[in-house]
Amino acid sequence: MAAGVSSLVFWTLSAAIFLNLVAYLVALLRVTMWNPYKLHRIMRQRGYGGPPLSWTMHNRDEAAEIFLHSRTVLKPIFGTVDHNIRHRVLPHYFEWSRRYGRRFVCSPRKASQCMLWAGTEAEVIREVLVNSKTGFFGKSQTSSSDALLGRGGLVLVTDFHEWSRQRRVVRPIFYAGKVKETGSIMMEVAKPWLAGLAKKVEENGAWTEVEMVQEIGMVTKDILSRAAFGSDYLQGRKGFDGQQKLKVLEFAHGGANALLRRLPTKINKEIRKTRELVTKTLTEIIQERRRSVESGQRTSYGDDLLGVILTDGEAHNANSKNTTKCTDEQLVDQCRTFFFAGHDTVQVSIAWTLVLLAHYPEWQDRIRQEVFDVLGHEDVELHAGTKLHKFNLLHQFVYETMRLYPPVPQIIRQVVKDGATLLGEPVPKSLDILIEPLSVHRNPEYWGADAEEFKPERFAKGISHACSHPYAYIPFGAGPRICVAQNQAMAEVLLITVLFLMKFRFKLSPSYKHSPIHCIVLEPSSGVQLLLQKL
Ligand code: HEM
Repeated sequence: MAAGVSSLVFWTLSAAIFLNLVAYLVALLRVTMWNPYKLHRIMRQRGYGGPPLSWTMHNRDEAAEIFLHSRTVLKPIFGTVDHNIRHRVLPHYFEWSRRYGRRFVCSPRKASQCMLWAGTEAEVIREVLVNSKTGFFGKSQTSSSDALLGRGGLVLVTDFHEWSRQRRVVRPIFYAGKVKETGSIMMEVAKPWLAGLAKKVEENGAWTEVEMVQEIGMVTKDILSRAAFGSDYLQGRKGFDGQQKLKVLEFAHGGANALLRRLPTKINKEIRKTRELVTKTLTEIIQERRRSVESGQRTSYGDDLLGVILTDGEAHNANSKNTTKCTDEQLVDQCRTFFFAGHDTVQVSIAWTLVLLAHYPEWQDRIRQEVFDVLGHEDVELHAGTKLHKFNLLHQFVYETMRLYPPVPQIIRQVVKDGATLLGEPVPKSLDILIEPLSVHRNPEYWGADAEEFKPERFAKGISHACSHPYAYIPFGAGPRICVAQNQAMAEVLLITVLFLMKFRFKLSPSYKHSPIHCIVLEPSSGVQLLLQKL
C-alpha cells in the first residue's frame, strides 16, 4: 500500500515537472520564434524591408558580425576627435539604414521580437513620444533593463496610474528652487575634489595627465548619493559598483527577455548575484533612514529623493482605499532607477563636454573668459550656482555637445494596444519602435548640410532656432516621459564644467583614444585622458 502511494506521488510529481517543462518550452518558443515571425511577416507584407531573419528569428548574428567588422576595420583615432561616429557606435543600424532606407524592421536583440527602426525621423518622435495620449505607445513591457533600472521604478514602469503617481511624488525634488539647494551640495563635493586635483597637478608639474572619467564619476556619484539619498559615495559605493557591473553584463547579454533570463546560465547567475548586492546596499540605505526616524534622530523621512519616496510609500500603505501595498521591493526598485538614471548620464555628459573643450581650445578660452566676466574673480564659487543662466556660450557649447554626443543615444517604445497607426500606417501590437537621438540629431533635413560639424553657435538663439523641427533635438527625451530631472542634470553639467574651467587649462593627451561606445549610455570606451595645467 505504502509503495503504491509513493509510486503515485512519484508519477504525479514527474508528470507535473514534465508538464511545467513543456509549458515553459512552449512559452519560450512562442516568445522567441513564433511572435517575432508573426510580427515580421505583418511588417514585410506592409512593405517594410530589413535584414533577413536567421532560422532563430533574429538578426543577432549579422548584427554581431557588422559590429566586429567595424571594430577591426575602423582604426582608433588617437589624440584627436572625429564627430562622424554613427558607423562606430551603432554600426549595424547604420549599415541597415544604408541598405533598407529610413524605416526598416529587424530583431537584433534577444528582448525584442520585432523592432521598427525609425532613427532619423522627428515626426516619428512626435507621434510616438509626444502625442501618445491615446496610449498606443508605451514603455516596453518586456524591457531588457529590469535588472539595472528596476521594473517598478519611474523609468520603466508601464502602468499609467503608477507612473503618474511616482512622477508626481518626485517632481518637486527637481523644481528650480530645489535645484539651487542641490547646487550647494554640488559645490560642497566639487570644491575638495578640485583642490585635490590641483594639488596633484602642482606636484607633477604643468600638463599632468589625468584620466577624467574616473574623476568625474567620483564627483557625480557623491553628489547623487548626498542629494538623493542623504548618504555619501562611500556608503553607496557597493551599489554604484554593482550597477556599473550590471550595465556591462546587460550590454554583453544583448538584452535577453524575461524567459531567457530564467535559464541557469553563467551570465544570468552573475546578473542575479550582482543585482542582489545592489538590492542589499539600497535596502541598508532605506533601513538606516527608517531607523533614524524610529529612534527620534529625525522627525520625518526628509524632503530629499529617498525621503519623499519613503513618505509616499507609507502614506500609500496607510490609505485603506489602496488594496495593493507598496512593498520594500518596490521602494528599492524606485531607488535603483535613480542610482542609474541619475548618474551615468551626467557623468558622460561632463566627460564629453571636457573632451570637446580640450579639442577646441579657442572655445575653451572664450568660455573661460565668459565665466570670469560673469563671476568676477572674487567669491566666484559662491555665485557660480546661482548665475548659471548667464553663461550663454557655455550653454551653446553643452547643447552642441549633447547634440553630437547624446548621453542616451537610443529610446525604445512599444505598441501596447491594438489599432495603433504610425505616420498613417497601421502598426501591430508588441512592435518595438526605435528612436535614435544620435541619428535624428545629425539629420541634415533638420540641421542643414553641416549637421556633422561641431558648431555651438547654431544654438546662439536658443534650441528652437537651431533646427527646423521641434522634436529634432531630444537629449532628454520628449513628451510626458521626458527626463524628470533635466534641470538638475543641466545644472550639474554646467556647474562642474564652470568650476573646472576656473581651475585648469586643459588639452587632450596624445594617449586619448576617441572611441565612443553605446553601453546603454554613450560613453568614452577608453576613458578621457586630459593634460591639465593649473591656472
Ligand atoms: C545629462 C543627464 C541626463 C540625460 C541626458 C537624461 C536623459 C533622459 C532621457 C532621454 C530620458 C527619457 C527616456 C525615455 O523616454 O525612455 C530620461 C528619463 C528619466 N530620467 Fe534622465 N537624463 C539625465 C539625468 C537624469 C538625472 C540626474 C536623473 C535623476 C536624478 C534622471 C532621472 C530620470 C528619470 C526618473 C526618467 C524617467 C522619467 C519618466 O519616465 O517619467 N535623469 N532621462
